[in-house]
Amino acid sequence: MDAIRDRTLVSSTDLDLEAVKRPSREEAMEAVRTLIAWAGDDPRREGVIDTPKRVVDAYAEWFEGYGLDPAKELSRTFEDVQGYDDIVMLRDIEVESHCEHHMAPFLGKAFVAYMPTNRVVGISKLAKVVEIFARRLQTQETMTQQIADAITDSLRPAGVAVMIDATHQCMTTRGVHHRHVSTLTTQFTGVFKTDPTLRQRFLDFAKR
Ligand SMILES: Nc1nc2c(ncn2[C@@H]2O[C@H](COP(=O)(O)OP(=O)(O)OP(=O)(O)O)[C@@H](O)[C@H]2O)c(=O)[nH]1
Ligand SMILES: [Zn+2]
Repeated sequence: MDAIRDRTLVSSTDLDLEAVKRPSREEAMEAVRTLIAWAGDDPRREGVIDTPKRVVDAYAEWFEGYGLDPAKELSRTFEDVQGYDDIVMLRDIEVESHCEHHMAPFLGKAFVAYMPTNRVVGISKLAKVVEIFARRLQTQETMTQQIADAITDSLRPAGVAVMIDATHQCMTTRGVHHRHVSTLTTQFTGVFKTDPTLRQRFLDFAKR
């Protein structure tokens, strides 16, 4: 909860968090009671009496990314890479996010690679950056680009490649009800943009 209340940074987005009046926890729970009633149920019913508290706690987890700083995660780098000069790539990073249009989950996998110049970052930090952006409301396209931007800004690598493959529940469980559609987004910068062979290697690695 405090992570959301004390939101510190939203880099590479246009959010002006200072201008947003944060509701209190009680106000947020009241909003959930309103939604329960809107759904047609009785918010005073025993089975749902604690639901507003649970939903607000769940929101604190799902949206904790507003209080986390991707640049901070990427700030510790290692320069002694002993001549390593090829792709660093993480495959199958779990993505659990919510689309900004419906606040419905979209779930999938991210593939993140960069071509180091003289420094590398701890590999877990790349997965953490994906998680920070996933735990905000946005589109899949924005999230893909934000991950690439954060890595570029912090590491100044020769290039970054990001791919996300995700299923949006706003189109599988409602709306058009296309249950098996997944959405693929990619963002390539630097050498991944200019060198088709390198880009193809990234795509081949992702397929394995
Ligand atoms: N580009 C993009 N679109 C998304 C994403 N998540 C959800 N959407 C789409 O956002 C659109 C919102 O369209 P609207 O017509 O404003 O809303 P809607 O009436 O609820 O649309 P439907 O989902 O088609 O019922 C829908 O087409 C969703 O499929 C995303 O990450 N990227
Ligand atoms: Zn949606």
